[in-house]
Amino acid sequence: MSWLQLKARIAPDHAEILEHLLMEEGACAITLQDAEDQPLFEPDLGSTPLWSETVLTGLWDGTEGIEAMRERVKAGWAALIPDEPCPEIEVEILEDRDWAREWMDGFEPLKMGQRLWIVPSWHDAPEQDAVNLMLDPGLAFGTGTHPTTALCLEWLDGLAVAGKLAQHSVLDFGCGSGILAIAALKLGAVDALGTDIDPQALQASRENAQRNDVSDQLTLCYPDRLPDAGYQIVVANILAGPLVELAPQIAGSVAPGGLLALSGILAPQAGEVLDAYREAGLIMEEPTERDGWVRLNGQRPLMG
Ligand SMILES: C[S@@+](CC[C@H](N)C(=O)[O-])C[C@H]1O[C@@H](n2cnc3c(N)ncnc32)[C@H](O)[C@@H]1O
Repeated sequence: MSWLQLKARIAPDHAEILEHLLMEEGACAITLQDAEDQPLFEPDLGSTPLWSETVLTGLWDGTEGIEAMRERVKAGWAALIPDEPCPEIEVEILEDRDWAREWMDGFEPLKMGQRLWIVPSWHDAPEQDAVNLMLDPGLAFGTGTHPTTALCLEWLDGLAVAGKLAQHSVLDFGCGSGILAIAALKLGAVDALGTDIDPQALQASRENAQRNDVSDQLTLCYPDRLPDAGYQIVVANILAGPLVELAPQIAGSVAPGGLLALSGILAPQAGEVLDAYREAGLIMEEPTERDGWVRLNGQRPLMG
């Protein structure tokens, strides 16, 4: 059997309109993906979209009437938002293959540091007695494949190996899929709090915590509901702009003697983030770099 695929690059704000039009044409599946695996560097504080463009793909079984369908979608677009040009819609005929299998093959277990593995559900854990976090790609950011996440996971693993995580409380600021909070719990933290402005992130974190049997130890909330508390371990993988703006709040959540890791920072942005957190009272270390991204570590002094 052959399949028909329509694909368009579209601004995230307009993706829902095109999705609606393709549904009306009887698409049997519609997927939305970030056009780049590269977040916008400086979104406004409080704005959810991290990516500049979305790739929307619709799939039909059978290849009849392609051109007529494309014209109807364009007409539907013009009727709904006449001032906005309809995005270019690519048409492709796909010969039958095991698409699900091919998609899954793109995600392999990843080792982070010495003991931690991120394992998709369709794989066996490569090391049974390692710390295995079961996690599938989903709507929220955080599968471990991005260097910003990997830098934080390796930090958490290193803390656990050094005996600095067990029995501590962790704050995961910008939790996305919940990957960092859940990793911290599986590595021995006593409890964790994950916060994010995106409801899909809180939902994904909840589901991922359940799959990893750590729901009882993970609390989730929006940032405006964060308790006024100090944490021994704070991790925030958000992007440089929000990290600078949130410096008083994030630095303020590090307990005396507590440790902080900041990620989502491009190497040239490290200086301004370091300045903001030093000003907020933390002792900051030099950056750790991976593929142009850096992680910054800090500590709140015990006194003063
Ligand atoms: C790059 S993702 C990191 C996800 C995950 N922690 C990881 O390391 O892979 C950044 C997350 O921060 C969230 N975010 C952005 N601005 C925020 C803010 N001001 N407060 C809390 N979360 C925010 C986004 O919704 C997104 O889920």
